[in-house]
Amino acid sequence: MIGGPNLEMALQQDEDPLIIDKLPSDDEWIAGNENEGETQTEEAIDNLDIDLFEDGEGDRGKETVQEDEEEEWIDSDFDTNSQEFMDTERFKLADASLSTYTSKRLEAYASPRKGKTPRGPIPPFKTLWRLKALIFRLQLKLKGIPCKSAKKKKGMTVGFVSFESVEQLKGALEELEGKSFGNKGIKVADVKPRSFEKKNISTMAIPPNAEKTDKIAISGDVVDVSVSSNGTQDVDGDEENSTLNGSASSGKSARDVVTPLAHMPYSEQLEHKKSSLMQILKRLTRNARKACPNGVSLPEWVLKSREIGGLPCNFEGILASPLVNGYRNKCEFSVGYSLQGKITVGFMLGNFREGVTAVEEPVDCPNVSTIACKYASIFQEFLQDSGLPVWNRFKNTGFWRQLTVREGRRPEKVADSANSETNTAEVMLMVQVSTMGFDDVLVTSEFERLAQAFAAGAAASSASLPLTALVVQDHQGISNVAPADAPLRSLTIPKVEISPETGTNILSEARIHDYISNLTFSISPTAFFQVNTLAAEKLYALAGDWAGLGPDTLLFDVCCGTGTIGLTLAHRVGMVVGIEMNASAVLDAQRNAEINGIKNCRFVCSKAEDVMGSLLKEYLNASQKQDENQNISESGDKVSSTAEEKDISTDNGQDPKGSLCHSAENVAEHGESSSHEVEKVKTGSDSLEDGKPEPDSQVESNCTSENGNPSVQCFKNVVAIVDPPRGGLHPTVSNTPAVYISCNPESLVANAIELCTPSAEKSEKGNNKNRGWRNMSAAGLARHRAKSMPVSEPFRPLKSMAVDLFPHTAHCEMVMLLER
Ligand SMILES: C[S@@+](CC[C@H](N)C(=O)[O-])C[C@H]1O[C@@H](n2cnc3c(N)ncnc32)[C@H](O)[C@@H]1O
Repeated sequence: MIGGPNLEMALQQDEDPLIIDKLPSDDEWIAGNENEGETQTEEAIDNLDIDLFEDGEGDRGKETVQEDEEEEWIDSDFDTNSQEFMDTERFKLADASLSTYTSKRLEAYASPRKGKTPRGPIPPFKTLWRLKALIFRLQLKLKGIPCKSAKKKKGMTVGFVSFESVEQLKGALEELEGKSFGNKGIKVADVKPRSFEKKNISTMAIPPNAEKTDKIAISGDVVDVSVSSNGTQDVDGDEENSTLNGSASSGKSARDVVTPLAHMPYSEQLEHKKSSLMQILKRLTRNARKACPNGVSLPEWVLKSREIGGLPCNFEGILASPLVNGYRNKCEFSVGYSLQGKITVGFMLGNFREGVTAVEEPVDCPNVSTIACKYASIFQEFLQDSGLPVWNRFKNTGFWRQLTVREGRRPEKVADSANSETNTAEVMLMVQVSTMGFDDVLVTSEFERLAQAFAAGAAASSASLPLTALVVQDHQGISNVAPADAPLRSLTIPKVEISPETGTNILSEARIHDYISNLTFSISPTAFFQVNTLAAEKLYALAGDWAGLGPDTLLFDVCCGTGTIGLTLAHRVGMVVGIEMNASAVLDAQRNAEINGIKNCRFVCSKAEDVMGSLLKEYLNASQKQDENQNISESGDKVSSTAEEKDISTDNGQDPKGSLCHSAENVAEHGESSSHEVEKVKTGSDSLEDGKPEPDSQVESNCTSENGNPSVQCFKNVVAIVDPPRGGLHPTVSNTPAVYISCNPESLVANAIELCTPSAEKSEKGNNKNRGWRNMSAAGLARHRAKSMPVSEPFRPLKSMAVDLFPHTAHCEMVMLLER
């Protein structure tokens, strides 16, 4: 349970601990509650999901903290508008703990350190941290106002607060009057309006500036408005009237927002990405140095980094995308209103959190295919006179939300041609709607009209557009990102066959196919598939080359999605075990193994962190059993102990001898065959959910040997290719040598810090203060992970390389080889 005795007392003393009489002064924050346990406080704050910056304890590097801080965001996830959230216990506890936390941290910073030079003035990041606290307090004071975030730019820290009314805003101004942080004044200014500006802004920025100032300047025509995360809503809350948008003031187009590098020649884009990635890699070295516990030698790779300009390992450059324009095989178009107030299907001009909701057509976005643009335009046309409303992001009401266009190419190699219309053989459309509260009859009739509109539009196109499947996803949530189990419904389109038994669509039609390394991949509506197929092929080949594969290799494809990595590399290894938490992706993977006649793959539906250890153990046991069998047959003696009794496995489930086996027995233990699972899908009725394995269940497709003999196969080495989602993965997943792939270099760096740094517990039991390295954007994530890292030998980064899967954008995939 979070919270110590004092915290409980505080809750008892005051029925509503959120109400504070006056904004505490800086000193009062520092005074805090002396007796509160630090860990509990940290936990409380962790649970609130606020990234707070710490005092740099354990900082052993030469770099200044500021260096790491310059581009940092503190994401305050308490920018929720809901009273519900404010009432949560964790919110209250975190609040009560905040002053203690500040106190402890500042105290720790100021206290003399044995054998070390005294610290200078509190570094600038303290200011950021305190600003966070100020916003937090202000939020509490004004009960329920949404506070956005604090950002540290060069020499300036800025926070944003939004208000529901002029009164609230005035109240905040009074509270802030004369307040300062240490020797820094607070400047209160009007936020440069970003959305529906001028007529309805009620936002201010509070930059506790490096320049000393206590000037308060706030202006703006504030009216009684409903709230958005940045005070950006129109008077009556009707989105369609609120067409003045921040993006208009900044003059940004959909092209600028979606493809910010499109103005550069492609070679320049690659150079640009290369140098940003090198900076990120250097940050890994710096932070790993800080993360290294006192008294523990720095890992050799950190020491050697000086020889390669601070890089953690060799960076071997960036591989270009074979296709630079129109490469996306999947586009998600938002439904909303344009700056001119027209119902539009396209891209949002900014972040909803920043109050931007205007949607513009995907004009001149070079990463989008012509087919995707055409379907967006057909849908937009349809929506102009639909009987159902488009989704309103402020009110969370409406019906039509999003269109996803997924394309499957022809099997031939098409790298030299950028014309998606001739390369695309199949198209799947998924329309996201929110049906709650709408009349079923009306909804059904609108769906019929929609299917007709798409079919007619596709046929009318100059080169008629493929239309393979049309699916509706029903999602009520606030963001358009629907959970994996959001209900799907397949709509009849002229080309879809009708099942003779059920009279409904054959569900297997709701999928398309694409081709990688001469293999066919079947893709269901919500399954992950790399958006740039040809560049993905390069990525997988690189990962395979670095993984050191051979016939004796057991390859773990961690976060395998539809099985693409494992299946394309299956012919180079003894066996592939794919792990994936999305049940329909696992079914796709099984189906893909079957379509391609690949038999040495097994797919497990679970969170990787939950099963990786046991899977390794399972293969170890098989190895042990085989050794025993060999002993029996060789000596004729009976072996008495079992593998478990001998406990040959290490804590992390690794094979101490580096040899693993897989037997037919393993296959039998794990049940159903892939074909059985695929059958389930085929016999499903109208719901695409049918045939899905239970979440977290161990649905697997197992194979034994190439010829199907129940022979035992031995593996001399085990390697993992880990391809996690943007946020990274629990680091304990990677116990084996790993090729780590990431579409988010920041999370790769966070994971690599955890994996490649010696554990504190090993030599400094109980020391949990060496977390200076967490001053990075993935800090919150890393903090959680660091706590649960087992004591183990750290990995070392051996080499890294990028593959550009996303030309014209700032993103790319990063590959890093980690070894022990
Ligand atoms: C970036 S995709 C990679 C998929 C696949 N490797 C590919 O290239 O197509 C990440 C995948 O990880 C899955 N995933 C996310 N968290 C996971 C976890 N904790 N354990 C297993 N799979 C996870 C997601 O469902 C998604 O399919």
